[in-house]
Amino acid sequence: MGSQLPEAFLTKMERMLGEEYSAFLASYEDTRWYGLRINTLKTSVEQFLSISALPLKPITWTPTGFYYNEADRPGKHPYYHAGLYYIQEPSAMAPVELLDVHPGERVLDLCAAPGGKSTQIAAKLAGQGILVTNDIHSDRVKALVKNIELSGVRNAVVLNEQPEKLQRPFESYFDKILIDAPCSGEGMFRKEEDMAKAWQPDWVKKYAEMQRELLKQAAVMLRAGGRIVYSTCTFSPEENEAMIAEFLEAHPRFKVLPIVPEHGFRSGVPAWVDVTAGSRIEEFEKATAPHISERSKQAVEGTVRLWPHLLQGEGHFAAVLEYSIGDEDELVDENPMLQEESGRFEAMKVSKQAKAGKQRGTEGSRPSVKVKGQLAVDLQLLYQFMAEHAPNVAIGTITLHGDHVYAAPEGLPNLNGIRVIRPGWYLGSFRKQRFEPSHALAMGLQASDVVRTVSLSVGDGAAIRYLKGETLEIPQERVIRSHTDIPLKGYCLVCIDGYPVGWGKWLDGMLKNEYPAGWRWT
Ligand SMILES: C[S@@+](CC[C@H](N)C(=O)[O-])C[C@H]1O[C@@H](n2cnc3c(N)ncnc32)[C@H](O)[C@@H]1O
Repeated sequence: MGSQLPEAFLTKMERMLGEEYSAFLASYEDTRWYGLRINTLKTSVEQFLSISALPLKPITWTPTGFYYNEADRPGKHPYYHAGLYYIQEPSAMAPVELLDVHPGERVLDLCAAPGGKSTQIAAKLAGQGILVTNDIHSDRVKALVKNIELSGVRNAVVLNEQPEKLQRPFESYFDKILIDAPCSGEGMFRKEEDMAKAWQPDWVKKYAEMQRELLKQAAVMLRAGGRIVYSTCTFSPEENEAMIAEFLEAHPRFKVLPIVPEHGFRSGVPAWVDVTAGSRIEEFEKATAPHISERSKQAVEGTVRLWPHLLQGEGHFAAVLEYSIGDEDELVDENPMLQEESGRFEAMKVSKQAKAGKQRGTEGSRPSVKVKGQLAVDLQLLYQFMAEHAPNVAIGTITLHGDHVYAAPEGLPNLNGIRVIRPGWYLGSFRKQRFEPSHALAMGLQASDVVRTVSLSVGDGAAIRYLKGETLEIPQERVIRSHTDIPLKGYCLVCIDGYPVGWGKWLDGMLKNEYPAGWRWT
């Protein structure tokens, strides 16, 4: 496809890459790489590999990532519907590895739709802590919500808001922030040919303006000692090295944590901070570029570029930025992808951690209730449903939006005035004096959480028929109950090879299908 690439783009890349340009251009004649990431909220890597028939090859920079063959179409498999993996471009799996997320942390994914990196963060949080996942475009947030639910994430809050409005409620709130920035997308031309056709040289300047704002806004929301990962899928230095150097210049308490250039990653290029590689916008950028110190310029050597001619993935850029606290007490950072700088990383002070912990509050196991909108709802219906169907599942803080009920993660600030699409795990809704469990509730549960399951297997046609929305004939001996006292009739968690895919309602040998219309196998 090299011949279909925009002329101005090729000129720019030739100037940037010099001798390497021919290898770069040749990579456009190769096929693209396909990746999937195993969802460890649902299964382990070992377990998945033992049940999956797909020939998979590990992606070296992500322990849960694997290459697959395009012809195998894993998106068309019942395990996909069970949320056992997410289909994700291999290079796109790198930024979350660099974010170094741990269970219990507060993490923001600022530009999150359709949710590839959010679901990866959620797996690393392992159900503990908070994931705030946001995207400015309401149509794209729908896909984000679906992927969060499919992946069985219980501790995510989904927002559809302008980042500047998030600064007030979330000031100094997050431990980790991912800015997977909107960008000119030059690294995706092999994957998305339409993007190559649409590309214009002035996109670089347009996106650089957005990225500058996003970085500034994210810095306000990070706690001291916290970390931002900034990533793009473009090659233009204005959106990469130059953007980071400019940020460092304006934010002296931030520093770049150098990334080890392994797995075929290549270090960022300080010389490109001066944007000498630009095409038509070059003169404009030069005229307005702020003064950048030698220190900030050199720091970008610790960022990385993922080049399509040097590894098996598309073009990306990533930088790890740490907000230094400037105190003596240090913790050693254990992320092996990061190099040590002067022996040790500067890290968070224990007293500050303790303070942060205090702010987080512990409300105990008794659910508290926040009511927004309609008040007259009998929460007893929810508690009764949970007691009868999933008695050991803790649902924490209950939030009501109209008839819809959510379990919100603990320790959220007041989000009045913020466009909240999902204030937490969507449990279900109240209809005609009944509680109706949601699909998200089913996907967030495990088979062992519930008292009644129907077990299908991947080789059995009934699994696909369930996913198509059909009513199934299920004899009573196939309804598995945790105890013989449990009645046969009622909601069953339908599982494929032990992994939940949705609800069904069993009565007299028939399983009424509760699989949502918008999710069905077509
Ligand atoms: C590169 S994509 C994100 C991909 C996503 N991180 C993933 O892994 O699936 C960039 C996203 O930024 C969103 N976006 C653009 N401008 C934004 C802004 N000012 N604030 C928040 N999101 C924005 C776009 O709607 C788009 O979904």
